[in-house]
Amino acid sequence: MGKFQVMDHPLIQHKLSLIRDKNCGTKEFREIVDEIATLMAFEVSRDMPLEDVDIETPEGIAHAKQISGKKVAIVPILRAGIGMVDGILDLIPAAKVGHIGMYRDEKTLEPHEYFVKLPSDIDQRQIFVVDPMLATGGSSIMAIDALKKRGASNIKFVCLVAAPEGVKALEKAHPDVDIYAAALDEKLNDKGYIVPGLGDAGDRLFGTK
Ligand SMILES: O=P(O)(O)OC[C@H]1O[C@H](OP(=O)(O)OP(=O)(O)O)[C@H](O)[C@@H]1O
Ligand SMILES: O=c1cc[nH]c(=O)[nH]1
Ligand SMILES: [Mg+2]
Repeated sequence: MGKFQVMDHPLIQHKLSLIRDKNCGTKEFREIVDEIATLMAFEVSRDMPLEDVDIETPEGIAHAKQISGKKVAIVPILRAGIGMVDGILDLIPAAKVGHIGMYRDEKTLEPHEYFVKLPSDIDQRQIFVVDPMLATGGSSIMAIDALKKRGASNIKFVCLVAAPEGVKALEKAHPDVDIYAAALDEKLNDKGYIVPGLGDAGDRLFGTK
């Protein structure tokens, strides 16, 4: 069973509080999501494999380490997932980036896929699927379905705010996927928004609505 981990680093918690504030404007919201994504990438990449390597330094030979194993792909769930990409690339600049477009039907909350573009070697990569919000789980479940259909298998899901319902649904649908969040909130309201949450992440990131 994949693990579910809430990252309690003080800087992540502090910055998340800033963007929860309804008075946090678009520019600041975007900047802080970027900062949180970098901090979360630091934690999520903690188990990346290393291999031994001998490096010639100006003073001798260093028996050193380098990242080994699978290369990384970041896959944002459009639109809001886009806001987390650059912050992760700051730490893992060689990562490739795929895109999966999804929107939730406002009435049924059903996810609808409208775009998929992935690196050709996605089946060989360690994949970080990123989306600020894990509400019913519909979007993340469908996005991971789309990845698995294309041969992907090493998948982690990284979000900022998760609802218990979404965690449960994602764990059930994809028990192999580790889930990382900056907060586990209380519940979903009747519109499928996370309470207390931070509102509509895509609209807050891109100033739409
Ligand atoms: O877990 P779920 O119930 O599927 O809800 C989570 C999804 O809802 C929001 O996307 P939205 O559909 O608002 O599109 P946007 O990202 O383009 O704003 C959010 O960005 C997640 O992708
Ligand atoms: O609270 C929520 C739930 C789904 N999508 C969002 O952007 N926010
Ligand atoms: Mg979205």
